[in-house]
Amino acid sequence: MNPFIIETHGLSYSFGKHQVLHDLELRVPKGAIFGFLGPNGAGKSTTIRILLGLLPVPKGQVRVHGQDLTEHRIDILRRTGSLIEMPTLYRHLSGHDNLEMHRRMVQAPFSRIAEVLQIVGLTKDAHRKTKEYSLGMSQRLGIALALLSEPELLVMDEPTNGLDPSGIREVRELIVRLNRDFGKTIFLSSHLLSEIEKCATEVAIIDKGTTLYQSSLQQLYQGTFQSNVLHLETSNNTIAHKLLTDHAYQLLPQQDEALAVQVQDRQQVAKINRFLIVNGLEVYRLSTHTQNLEELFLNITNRDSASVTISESIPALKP
Ligand SMILES: Nc1ncnc2c1ncn2[C@@H]1O[C@H](COP(=O)(O)OP(=O)(O)OP(=O)(O)O)[C@@H](O)[C@H]1O
Repeated sequence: MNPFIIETHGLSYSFGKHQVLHDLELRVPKGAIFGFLGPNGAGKSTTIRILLGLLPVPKGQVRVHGQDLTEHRIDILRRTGSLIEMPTLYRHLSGHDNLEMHRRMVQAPFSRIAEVLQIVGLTKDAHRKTKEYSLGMSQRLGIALALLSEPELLVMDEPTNGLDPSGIREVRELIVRLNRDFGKTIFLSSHLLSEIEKCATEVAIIDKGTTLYQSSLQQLYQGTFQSNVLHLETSNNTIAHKLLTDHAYQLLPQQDEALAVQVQDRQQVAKINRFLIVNGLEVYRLSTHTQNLEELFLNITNRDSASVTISESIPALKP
């Protein structure tokens, strides 16, 4: 059985002469909450618009639900719910009536309205006009609209954009529940790395239209991009920097006076200490620190992408 609900292989896309996706590789496992991360302009929205059939697939292969997107667009879209930033609601109508309008379009049974209201926690507010809804409630109604057709996959572009902290929490908890209790696979793009960190099971980091990294969140912390960082201050950080880079240590962008070096374990900390002392430097401070997702993200997107070998960790796409 194919374990992936979305697969892109060699996906490229240009707006006129401006190429924004370059051989993008993604594998979204069934049942995941997939965090799709990247700095501004990385190509996240373009990818999502392609996945939702809003832009054509000009080059490369995109499979969703195991089917080729170009050949089976309608069937794929029937099985995919989406929420692109804020939902378009009829503000003068109630939540229930917004759902009813959409239900007729997707030809879902009338009983589905009560079900989706229950899932998103809006049963009590169903008959209030949506202009009275908070942003968090509007967003949950947007998710209810996407759920009407009982999709297996939900694609959301920045669903917490513009929400206050309580709205962000409401939407995050709903995403986790949809995944855990209803088995939905969720593809989620966000700038809010801390949000992704709280709910995603798998992450992909893209930049300049190329996948830099994809793995489970757990592997991201433990794996290729070591999450332990050694901060150190010496009597001459310029010389220390040169010595360490000459000896193939990975220096990270500095946040203060101290140098930041990626380390694998405690033994390496002791080795660096000895190495600097032997080379005539005084070591004033040595402290280790575990990076959070935001730091890892900055770390990965600041690298020369040519030096990143992420695609090796992604299995090849079957024809
Ligand atoms: N309709 C368009 N016409 C021309 N260029 C576009 C169009 N839409 C997006 N772009 C360009 O494509 C690149 C990728 O944009 P995209 O919106 O996919 O990035 P993003 O990762 O979603 O960024 P953000 O997080 O800022 O939304 C950017 O350089 C953007 O300017």
